[in-house]
Amino acid sequence: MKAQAPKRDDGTVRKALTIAGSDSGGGAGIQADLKTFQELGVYGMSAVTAVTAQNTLGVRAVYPMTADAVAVQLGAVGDDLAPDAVKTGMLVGAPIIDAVADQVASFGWRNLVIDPVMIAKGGSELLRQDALRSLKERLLPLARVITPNIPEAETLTGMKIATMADREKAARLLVAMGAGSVAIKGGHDESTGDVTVDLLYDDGRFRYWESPRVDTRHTHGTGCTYSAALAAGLAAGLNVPEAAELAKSFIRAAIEDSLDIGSGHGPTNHWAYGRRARRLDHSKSLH
Ligand SMILES: Nc1ncnc2c1ncn2[C@@H]1O[C@H](COP(=O)(O)OP(=O)(O)OP(=O)(O)O)[C@@H](O)[C@H]1O
Ligand SMILES: Cc1ncc(CO)c(N)n1
Repeated sequence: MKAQAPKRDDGTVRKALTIAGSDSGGGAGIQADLKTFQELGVYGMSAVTAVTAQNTLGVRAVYPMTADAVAVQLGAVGDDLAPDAVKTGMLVGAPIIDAVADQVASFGWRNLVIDPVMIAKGGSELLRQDALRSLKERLLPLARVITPNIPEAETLTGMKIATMADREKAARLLVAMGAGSVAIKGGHDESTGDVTVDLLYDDGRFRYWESPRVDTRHTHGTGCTYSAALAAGLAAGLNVPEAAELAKSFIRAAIEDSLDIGSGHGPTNHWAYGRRARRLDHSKSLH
């Protein structure tokens, strides 16, 4: 018998599109997103914004696409393949952001997850600083969910975030700036000690997801993977809190079972969530 892609009740395949940079090392960017979509049973599509030469030790070079090349990729997908959710990652600069905002608006893509990627772990710039205004004014108001880490939330809001109350204030500000919902991830928040806490502000309500902080340097691509899982959840028809719950479970498993490959910051394990679910299923079938 042929293996079947998961289908919706109405018989259609769920599809998600990532608009991001290519990571030759396979742990972040387009590669992380497509692996995550695939693991969550969602058909993955991509529009490449830049080719990066990187590995677990860092970014060696960045080759941006033109804004036109990004717009044409989005047009090809949008004219034919109607994504159920779209996520953005590395967007390079204002011309690509403007092209993405134009296409998202003209296709009416509502399930937009913006991961406002700015700087890679080793410090390489993935978004030019003069692009901040376009990101805030053109793209952010189109977001169903925006998923900054703490430094990104600080840059977007212009406020310092030291406490959970600061984080809540920043989330309210981002909604006031036009985002639908805001997930501020807690990987960079040392104040929570041996747990990491992700915050979601959705529909006027705060929710928090806590998990043990894993003592590992293999966290390359955690942000990309989290936002891709959130987008896959929306593509599958989950609401925002349900999709955020899925994203936290997916990234938790991927970090806890991270892959010790390469000699720097290794990638997370995109198989881990599915393998755990299959083990649970198997043990249920034994009882
Ligand atoms: N050491 C850790 N142990 C457990 N969970 C973690 C750890 N580091 C990050 N996370 C989780 O990973 C997700 C991404 O968080 P983080 O704040 O690190 O994003 P990011 O900085 O955008 O990622 P990236 O480093 O890929 O840019 C969140 O769900 C966060 O809670
Ligand atoms: C292409 C790409 N996107 C995002 C990140 C951030 O993790 C990265 N290192 N590379």
